[in-house]
Amino acid sequence: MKIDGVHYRTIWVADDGWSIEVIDQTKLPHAFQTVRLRSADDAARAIKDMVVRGAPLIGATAAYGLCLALRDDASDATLNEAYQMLAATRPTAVNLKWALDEMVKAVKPHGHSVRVDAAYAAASKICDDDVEICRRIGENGLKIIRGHAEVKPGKTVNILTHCNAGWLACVDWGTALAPIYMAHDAGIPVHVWVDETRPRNQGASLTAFELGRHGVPHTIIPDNAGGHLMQHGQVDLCIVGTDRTTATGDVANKIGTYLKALAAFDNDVPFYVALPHTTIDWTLDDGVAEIPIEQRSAREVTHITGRTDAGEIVTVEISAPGSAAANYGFDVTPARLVTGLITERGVAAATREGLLSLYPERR
Ligand SMILES: CSC[C@@H](O)[C@@H](O)C(=O)COP(=O)(O)O
Repeated sequence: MKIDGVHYRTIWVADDGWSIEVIDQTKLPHAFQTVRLRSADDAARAIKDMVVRGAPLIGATAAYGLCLALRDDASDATLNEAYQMLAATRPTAVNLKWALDEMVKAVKPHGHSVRVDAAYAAASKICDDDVEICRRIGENGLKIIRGHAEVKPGKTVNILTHCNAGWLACVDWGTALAPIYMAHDAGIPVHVWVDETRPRNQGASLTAFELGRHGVPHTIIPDNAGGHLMQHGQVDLCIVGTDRTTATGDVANKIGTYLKALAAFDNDVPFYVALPHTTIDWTLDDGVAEIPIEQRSAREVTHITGRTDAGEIVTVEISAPGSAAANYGFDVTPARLVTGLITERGVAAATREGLLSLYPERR
């Protein structure tokens, strides 16, 4: 993604050749700032505090977190300790565990003297692969958007998305947003309904920022508006991301996704989920029962951060003082509500057979 003419990934090795630089997503859209991570603790804090977020980027950051740990001490004990600490940062996105496991596979066979180099090479590969995977997801999703454009020639294709599954959630491109960028670049008229995505407003702050920088027409809507828009024919399709997809096609994504899927089902609006293979948890069959759902601080519900007209960033309380608040980070959309899974290998039905047709090596 280009910001002020410069192409940025969301994570990279800094000029010193070892520390890791990331875009501070807690400051967007008001300020574009980067942050240096110099230790595994820094990486864990960045994930926990959502300086970086989005399933693929969480995985990439954890991978570099292991590199930073091994720089201090390349022993198995440090590797295990850093693995446990990073794995515990956020429970829902399975990409985190996937990336850490990939790192261990790449590092463990080596003697201590070459482990650091092996780790950086593996983390860099995770990032490069993610970019290519997201590009392919974009190409596969583009075909779906093109299909919608063909049945309404000259008219705008309206797409609803929830949370942020764009460039900022990955290393580049994004999952749900990649097809949209490609459609826009191909000259297909698209417009995106952007759910604001309470409580942290990743839609209003991050998705809208990304789409705006890329010149994609979009409108931020309150989370509850989607059903109304669907009833009035103003949504052609939904595309969202996912943090964990079961082998049977259930998808966990940002809280509120399930309600959008229900509304889409009721209104015959296709509901697609875009994902890299790293988001599939082949060990799970029942998403509602088995996917761990993160619960975050109630303060994210009771308080909100924004910029005043004077340009000051402030956090204010928005709820009745003293009331309890619950902050479930994700919900699970059952496979029966999902029209299709857009992956780097093609589009599959949200069923075990559908997924296995794309990933036959998992049979
Ligand atoms: C390609 S990112 C997919 C998901 O990680 C995304 O949709 C999402 O829900 C992100 O949640 P977040 O809590 O901001 O990390």
